[in-house]
Amino acid sequence: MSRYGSENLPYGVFSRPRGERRLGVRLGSSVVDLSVLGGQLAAPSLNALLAAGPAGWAAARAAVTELAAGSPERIPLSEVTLHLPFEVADYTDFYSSEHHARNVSAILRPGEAGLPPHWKHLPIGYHGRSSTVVVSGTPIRRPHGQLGEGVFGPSRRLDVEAEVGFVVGVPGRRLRTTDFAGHVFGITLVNDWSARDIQAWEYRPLGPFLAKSFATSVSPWVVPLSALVGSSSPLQDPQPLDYLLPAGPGFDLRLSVEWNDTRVSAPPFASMYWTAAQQLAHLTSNGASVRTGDLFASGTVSGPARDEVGSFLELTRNGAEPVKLADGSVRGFLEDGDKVTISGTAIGAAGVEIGLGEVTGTVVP
Ligand SMILES: O=C(O)/C=C/C(=O)CC(=O)CC(=O)O
Ligand SMILES: [Ca+2]
Ligand SMILES: [Mg+2]
Repeated sequence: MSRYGSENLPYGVFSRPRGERRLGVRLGSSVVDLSVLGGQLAAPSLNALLAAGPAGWAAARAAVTELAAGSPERIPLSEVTLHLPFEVADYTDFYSSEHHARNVSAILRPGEAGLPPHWKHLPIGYHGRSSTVVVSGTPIRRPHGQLGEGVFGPSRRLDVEAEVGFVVGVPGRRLRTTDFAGHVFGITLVNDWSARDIQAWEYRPLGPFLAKSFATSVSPWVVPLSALVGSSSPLQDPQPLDYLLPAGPGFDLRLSVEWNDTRVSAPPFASMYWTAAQQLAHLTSNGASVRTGDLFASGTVSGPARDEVGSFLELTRNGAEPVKLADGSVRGFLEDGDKVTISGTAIGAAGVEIGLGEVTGTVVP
């Protein structure tokens, strides 16, 4: 059964050869043009719908569901180009997987393994670079940078990070965790490409800078929160401060990472420590605003097992334990020509399995 049936209907932006950009929803392996519905759905990007807020989102979903239930023209995905679905305002990346944080500490900082001391007190994050957020399929040019003392050149430790992105619809500041569903429209899969050699040399004390600013890929599909169902929130000890409570829902999303068509990992989003509602509350707790089109990513999704990690840094222990791909080749980090695809599924609000789209990228020299 299709994971893109009428209970899913993720939004995207497509064009046909020589045609203009239009909003569509994915139905099976085709796209349905939403411009016939007029209003915010006749726009060339999702931003107008994002800004409409929960009542507008519900009305749009009802109209789109009705359209899809008829026999709308289905344009095969093979006949369209998919674009960035919304204009990305600000981009923030969190660090909310305890397994990822522990793994990275053990690999990069063996002398200070374990969680950073404040990690369970606040959802750590950094502000990224929205202008280099690109849609799935965009080739990823290997970044250059300082790789150590006296060395400048192409990264030799190019990596991926499998993440879930949350798309802000309604602007706000000082948001409570309970404001989450009133401000966040939906989710999109994210690959936060990371150059580990550039990162290791530059990141102290201010965090990642050029190691992650060269490209961040997102799925062309935004799955509305209304297609998803929240799960119980994670157990948190110590109890977070009041402004981070209640924690808000977790989401039982299952990701999959393919390296040149070999599935190398299945990161479980349910294992995340901080929730997206807490991330949003924390992000705006100092008075900072969020805008329509803001994207905040969960942080690398890593589960407890080796085949559940969201980065190759973890999968290959910084290249020390290479993985064998289906074609017999062996990899520590990404080589030119390598392709990575992150996809995902969830049991949706209608009780059936839905697809969360996919984000793919090929490394070019
Ligand atoms: O622990 C570190 O020094 C670095 C961690 C990361 O690179 C992860 C990052 O970008 C945040 C995340 O995706 O969880
Ligand atoms: Ca990241
Ligand atoms: Mg990035």
